[in-house]
Amino acid sequence: MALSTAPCGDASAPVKPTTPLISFLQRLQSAALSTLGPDGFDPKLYVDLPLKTDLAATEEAFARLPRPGGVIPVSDLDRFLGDYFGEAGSDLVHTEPEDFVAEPEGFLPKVENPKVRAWALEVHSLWKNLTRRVSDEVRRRPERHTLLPLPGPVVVPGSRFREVYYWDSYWTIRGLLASKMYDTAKSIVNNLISLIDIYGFALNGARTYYTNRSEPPLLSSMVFEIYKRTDDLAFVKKSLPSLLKEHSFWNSDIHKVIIQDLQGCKHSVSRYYAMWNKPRPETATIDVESASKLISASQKEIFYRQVASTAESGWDFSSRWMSNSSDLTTLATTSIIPVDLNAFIYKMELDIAFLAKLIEDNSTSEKFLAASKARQAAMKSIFWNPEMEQWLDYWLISKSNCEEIYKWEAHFQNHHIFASNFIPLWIETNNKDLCKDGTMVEKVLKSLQSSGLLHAAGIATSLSNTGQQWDFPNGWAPLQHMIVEGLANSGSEEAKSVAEDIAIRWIRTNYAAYTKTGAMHEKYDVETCGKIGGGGEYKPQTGFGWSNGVVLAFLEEFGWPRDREIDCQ
Ligand SMILES: OC[C@H]1O[C@H](O[C@H]2O[C@H](CO)[C@@H](O)[C@H](O)[C@H]2O)[C@H](O)[C@@H](O)[C@@H]1O
Repeated sequence: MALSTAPCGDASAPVKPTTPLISFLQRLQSAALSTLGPDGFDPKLYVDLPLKTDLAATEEAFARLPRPGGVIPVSDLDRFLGDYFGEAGSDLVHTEPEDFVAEPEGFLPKVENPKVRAWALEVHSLWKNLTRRVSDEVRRRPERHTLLPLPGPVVVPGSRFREVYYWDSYWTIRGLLASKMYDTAKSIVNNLISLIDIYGFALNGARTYYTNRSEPPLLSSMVFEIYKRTDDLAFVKKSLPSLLKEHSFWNSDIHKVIIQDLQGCKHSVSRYYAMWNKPRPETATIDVESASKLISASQKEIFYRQVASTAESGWDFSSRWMSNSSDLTTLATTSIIPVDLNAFIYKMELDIAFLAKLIEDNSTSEKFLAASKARQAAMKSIFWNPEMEQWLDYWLISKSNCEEIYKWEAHFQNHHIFASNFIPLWIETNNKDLCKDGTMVEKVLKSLQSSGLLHAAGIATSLSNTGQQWDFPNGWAPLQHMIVEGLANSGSEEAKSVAEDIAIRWIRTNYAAYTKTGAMHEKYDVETCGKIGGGGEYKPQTGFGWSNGVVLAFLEEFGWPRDREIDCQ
């Protein structure tokens, strides 16, 4: 039996074109690696460099550089970089968000402890460091930049992530809403809408090298949360057409798969599938190295597609997507129907139904309510596992690679435990359907408690320590937030108290790491309070958009009493 990599094989799957600038910057990246060696080398830096002059002149100067033994000397490379490029990130200009105030009225009213309040205000003030606007030069000469000219102010995750990221933006917005920065939150959504207008979907990030894939689709959730705080119907009206476009992107062509369940019902579900089969430009030197053990060009192309599709999942990389967790070349993401992606699309359908109704577009509302019911049925038939009492990813395993309809078989559910197995809680409890069945919440809660995922400093991503960043012992802010919010909204007092306990542990670890290092981090090690995460293909990053957002959202929801200790216990 074979893993299915595309409805009719990867060879026929689409590939988006690249640009001459990206191709050149990739050559520069590879030359820089030869000059500088792998220690501390970050390939992304090179594809983020803005050109000072035209590409043709830059390429000519690059060709003229001396290369004794095939390698450009450090001093020549440095001079060339200084003469022909601006600093990476200089095409985004720091800008003070207009709606920022040092202590907004009504800020985190339930945070009574003075130490925690002072820290929360520092985290709040980090929005000033992370807010930027695209420089006029990018608009004037877009061909000299890999940065995309987004119209409004942007909030970036931080450090090497110098540009906007799609799913990160949801938790950034949750934090901005706690910070009462409604205009900045709306600007983030308007920027994403501008990308959907141009490309038909929200890109992984706002760079030309991210135009071949998306990221977990949370735009409807962003619009929904902003509406809840602002009652802005004009904003809803403006956003709705883009939400419809995005829904069709995830439910057509390569992203769509039909699975027939044991009762003979057919379910339309979605998967990650990048439109790319070459090394990712931002990590090309690493991807080429990872692919080096593969022999044929077509094996390499299939591997590169899996790598890019995994980046589309936001979980790059994780044993979740590999058939052998110690071998990255066994990534099989396009053959997996992910439980969280389908939960996000289920939520998108509920959100669209709700938002369309607000603006009296009743036919769209009814259509999406029906779509949400169909997805809810799929969540139950395809992903729910009654023995484990969790939702599991489903692997497409078939006799041929060209099935039009896959027949569901129980043993194709992935029985390994990942935090994603609990993400449907977030949607089901918001939808209140799960809450109607009190015993269901209890079952999922017990399953989470005995899963091995709960640790001293939060929820682990998985149980396998593979060295990949989306595996044990790393904990990520978005995963903590969705599971905690799902438990907290479930209507069960016990689930609510578990949610609060996880949130407290997460806040403490963020606080301890901040006090030690002076920064908020991209990921944390859930085994030890105050320890930052590691692993993966780049150095741990600081800043950090979604971590700041989740801390502020947790403090807003649960508060912090005067007499509760903030230090690690
Ligand atoms: O450069 C390597 C990869 O970096 C990104 O992924 C990680 O950071 C993103 C920003 O915080 C986050 O959205 C993602 O979940 C992380 O795994 C990027 O999104 C990848 O496409 C890229 O290849």
